[in-house]
Amino acid sequence: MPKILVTGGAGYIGSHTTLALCSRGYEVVVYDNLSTGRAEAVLPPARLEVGDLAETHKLSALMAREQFDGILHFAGSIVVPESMTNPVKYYTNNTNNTTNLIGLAVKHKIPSFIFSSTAAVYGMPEIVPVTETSPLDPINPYGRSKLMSEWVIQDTHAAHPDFSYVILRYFNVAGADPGGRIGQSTPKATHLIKVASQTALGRRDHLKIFGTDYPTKDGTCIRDYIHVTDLANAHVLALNHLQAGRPSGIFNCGYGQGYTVREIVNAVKKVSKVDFATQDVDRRPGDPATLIADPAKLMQTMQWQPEHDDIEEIALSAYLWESKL
Ligand SMILES: NC(=O)c1ccc[n+]([C@@H]2O[C@H](COP(=O)([O-])OP(=O)(O)OC[C@H]3O[C@@H](n4cnc5c(N)ncnc54)[C@H](O)[C@@H]3O)[C@@H](O)[C@H]2O)c1
Ligand SMILES: O=c1ccn([C@@H]2O[C@H](COP(=O)(O)OP(=O)(O)O[C@H]3O[C@H](CO)[C@@H](O)[C@H](O)[C@H]3O)[C@@H](O)[C@H]2O)c(=O)[nH]1
Repeated sequence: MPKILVTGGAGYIGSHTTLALCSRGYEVVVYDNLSTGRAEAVLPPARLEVGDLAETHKLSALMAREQFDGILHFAGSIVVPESMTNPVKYYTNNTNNTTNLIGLAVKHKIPSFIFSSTAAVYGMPEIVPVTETSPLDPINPYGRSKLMSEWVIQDTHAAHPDFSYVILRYFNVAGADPGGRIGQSTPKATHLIKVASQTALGRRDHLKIFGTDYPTKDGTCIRDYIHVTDLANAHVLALNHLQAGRPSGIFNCGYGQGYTVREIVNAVKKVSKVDFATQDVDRRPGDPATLIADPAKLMQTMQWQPEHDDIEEIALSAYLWESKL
């Protein structure tokens, strides 16, 4: 079976994708500096090599030794507000380190590259659902650091056609492994469903609702929440797609269905059976009112079919995982 390098595989989405790859017989080596990831999230038979993307000699030696068939690149810095106060961290870890990794992939002739991009590359879209050809206008350093990485990937493919890629633009990723083996463990996570689960468990006094005057049905922001296991499966399909020699491309990952912040809060209250406190506060800077994916390209090209697209299932799996932490 093919051997795959998964950078950031000790983190939230990378660990779920590693699980999906291993369950289909792929051999996986995770490369992670454990800055936000956890060694326990890398389940055997996947192997963990602790290292930083910036340690290019170490990474190059690993590639020479293991002879990978593909790279799934999750490692990066992901907190949007932090990217505004510390942009250099984001351009260094997301853009520079991705550029170096691509250079090594070309040098070691690793043919398939799958990249974790984000809906943040679209900024504040005027038209939703958002298709892959919607205008690209990121409004924060996080989104720009990812868009620049996309350009490096595309330019490298143009120069080296044997380097093929799939760029996956994730919308809001949530939930946990239905088997309860792994979940989102980042200690200071800011994501809505995780924060709501922590509040239901009494680990926070209340949940702040950022902005209630948006032009949406209840005044709160609308997002497209995708179950992490469905997203992990999209990565496996993307890898199969490239290994079958099919064309490189960019794909949105979401369900095409949006929920308001209040609807999410109510879903977490329902599954947890806890009527926790919320507080309406000002808008959070940089939040678009509505972000919904058009996933038709992913569904048609890769035959991707969501299996966990039920907001209460997503909320329950996140809550059950949180209660174990
Ligand atoms: N979570 C979301 O909703 C979301 C949405 C869109 C895109 N993404 C992207 O998906 C990817 C994974 O996100 P996640 O939510 O799993 O985050 P995460 O923080 O759980 O995972 C990131 C992993 O990368 C590792 N890492 C970071 N910098 C590294 C470096 N320099 N060298 C080696 N390892 C390093 C961390 O230790 C961690 O294990 C990121 O690239 C992120 O930008 C996430
Ligand atoms: O305590 C909270 C946390 C969030 N929100 C709101 O909930 C929505 C979702 O927020 P969050 O879960 O933080 O996700 P986003 O800001 O939408 O960003 C996520 O989704 C993007 C893609 O859509 C990715 O690029 C980012 O990496 C990822 O963090 C937003 O309207 C927030 O204002 C609250 O009201 N209270």
